Amino acid sequence: MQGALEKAAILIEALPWIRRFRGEIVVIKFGGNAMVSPELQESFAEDMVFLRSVGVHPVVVHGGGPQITRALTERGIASEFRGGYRYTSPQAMAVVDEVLRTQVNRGIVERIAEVGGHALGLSGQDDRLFSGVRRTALVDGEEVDLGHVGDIVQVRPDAVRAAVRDGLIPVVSSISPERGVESSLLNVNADTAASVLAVALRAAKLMVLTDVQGLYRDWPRRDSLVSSIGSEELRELLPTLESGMIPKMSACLDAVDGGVSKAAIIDGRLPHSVLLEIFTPEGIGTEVTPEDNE
Ligand SMILES: Nc1ncnc2c1ncn2[C@@H]1O[C@H](COP(=O)(O)OP(=O)(O)O)[C@@H](O)[C@H]1O
Ligand SMILES: CC(=O)N[C@@H](CCC(=O)OP(=O)(O)O)C(=O)O
Repeated sequence: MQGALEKAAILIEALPWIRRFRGEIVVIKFGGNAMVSPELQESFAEDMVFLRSVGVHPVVVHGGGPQITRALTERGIASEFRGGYRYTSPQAMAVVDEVLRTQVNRGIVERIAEVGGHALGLSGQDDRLFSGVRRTALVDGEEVDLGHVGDIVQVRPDAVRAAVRDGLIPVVSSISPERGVESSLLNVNADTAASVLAVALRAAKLMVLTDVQGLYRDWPRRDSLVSSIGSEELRELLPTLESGMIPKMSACLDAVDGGVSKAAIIDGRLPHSVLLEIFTPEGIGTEVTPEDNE
């Protein structure tokens, strides 16, 4: 009996959060390091189907960094990161496109179907969803070339909205056509793509799954985990952060600056991390809010 009462209490605890997010779009970035085992892929797919079943509209944007690195190595292409972004030659771009669209995207769509959901795989090329321009990175104050790496400058979210209306879970690859350049593709950091899409969709929340508990103010000191940070404080902290965290925290900051009410970095190695973050009052990981909460 005690066990049954505890289960009821857990369900009731979720009620205000279900009401808060019902009918809203939530963008979830599923990082390559958070999809490392079949069990984690399955629990992620279950979370997406759960959200959809209680009336929340999940939109997935996925990464696949480790999977891309593996495929490039197999083809004898070395991976080099500059300021947190993969230097992407034309040859590497073809591999990035293939891995993200045919391997990672299809895998997530299939996992969702296996647990009873209906997902639609999309990429920036589909229905001109994204349009991008090339970007560089700053390394030690110097501007460096990144090849076929870009930022999204225009989003046409009609196809994503239509899928949501049809009860589907859109699963989006972070590839963008290059604006004004025929058949040229750009490799977009998936955190950045998720943020841009969240703003365009006026999402209620952006969640970024990764392989750490959250943002550490003084990385790698374990006692420096940040549970909540305001946008102004994050803006000041940003220049002090290291490689992988720069696009991630910039993505959260751009999302809240762009009108998304909340962004969160959560530990994707924890099964059902999305449900824990969205449906429990304390949440998990690091939450970014629009105002400075100091
Ligand atoms: N301040 C920080 N807080 C948390 N993680 C950090 C920090 N600085 C660097 N990192 C590193 O960033 C990594 C996450 O970035 P990344 O590997 O790009 O993730 P993903 O593949 O999920 O996009 C963590 O595993 C950690 O090693
Ligand atoms: C420009 C750039 O760096 N693009 C990323 C795109 C994939 C990604 O972001 O994957 P994760 O989220 O798993 O890291 C890359 O090539 O690795």
